Amino acid sequence: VERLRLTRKLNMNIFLAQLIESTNDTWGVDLFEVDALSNHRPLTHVALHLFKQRNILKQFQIRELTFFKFISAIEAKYRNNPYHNNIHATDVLQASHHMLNFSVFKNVFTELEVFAALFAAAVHDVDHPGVTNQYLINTNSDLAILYNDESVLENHHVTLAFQTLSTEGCDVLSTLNRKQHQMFRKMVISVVLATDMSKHIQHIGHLKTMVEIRRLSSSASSIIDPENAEDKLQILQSLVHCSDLSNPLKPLNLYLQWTDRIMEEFFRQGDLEKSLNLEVSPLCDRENSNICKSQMGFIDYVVHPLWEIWSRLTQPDCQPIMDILESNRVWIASQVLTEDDKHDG
Ligand SMILES: COc1ccc(/C=N/OCC(=O)N2C[C@@H](C)O[C@@H](C)C2)cc1OC1CCCC1
Ligand SMILES: [Zn+2]
Repeated sequence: VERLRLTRKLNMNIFLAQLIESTNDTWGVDLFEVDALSNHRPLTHVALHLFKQRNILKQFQIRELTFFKFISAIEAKYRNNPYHNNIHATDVLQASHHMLNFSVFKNVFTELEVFAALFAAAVHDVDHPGVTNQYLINTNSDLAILYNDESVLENHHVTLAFQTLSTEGCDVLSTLNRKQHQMFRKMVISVVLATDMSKHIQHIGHLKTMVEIRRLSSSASSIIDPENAEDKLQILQSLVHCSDLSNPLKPLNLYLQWTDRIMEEFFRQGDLEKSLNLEVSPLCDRENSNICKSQMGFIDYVVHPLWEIWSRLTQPDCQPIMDILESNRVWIASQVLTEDDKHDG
């Protein structure tokens, strides 16, 4: 029996190593599987792997143990929400890593910009309480008071991330010089704050402008001017925001798990609102929801408008991912019909 147990443990570790290796260049890695095989530490495993694969630790002389302590401390501060948890952070980190490899970004970003973008993705929802900004504002929460109702959650995530650096042995920025540290901090703050859904429309506007300029400027070569720090920062903000809203562009079995999770998180908020005699927020009433219809709306009015312009900026590498969105939408639409029947039934 002992030999069988050890053999199974060995096979699990080999399978885990293969899954983690696939995060280098695969869109749609099953991070739920990585979570199960890594004793619920997917963020630490994947972040350590990707930062080493990108040679970030060597470039900035960051000790592996320091990075391990920092990312473990961050992972421990993610709550076990159905959706906004450490697996979601790993998902956004890995999607951001994948899209930074798009050919249109070749020789565009500095190592510090890549470090800042992936760091921001890893920490972008840390200590998320599983309720929306509006709920925190409506309930006069300490966080809303602290941040004056402005990007309450996002301010909290980035503040907690930088506070974690001063935990014993966790300062992954200690080897950066003053200028690097100042630039890194500015980029991480702006990328995490840009994940606030209230900035969604602004992302689309900036991307449209950038694509228009690309279309008009004859230089069909690389459209992104590596000298323009402001444009590059806006692109990194949109890259992480797109990764944050990438569930409908993942293989269907993963997309459906994320949908179940976000709905359960919204429904728990609705339960809280009911118990507090507050008006139940949209999409949060478990007694009265049409999951497929709300996903159709999410895709048509939130996800597709963003990704359509993003794919134009990053063509042709985004096309396979856009194809997944299209096929998922067709499947959801087919379910709306059967879901209606169920309700009619
Ligand atoms: C797979 O589905 C989802 C994945 C991710 C998200 C994340 N959204 O952003 C964070 C968030 O909490 N909000 C605030 C809320 C008031 O409005 C939200 C559109 C954005 C939402 C998803 O579906 C929602 C939207 C339609 C049905 C449920
Ligand atoms: Zn997020």
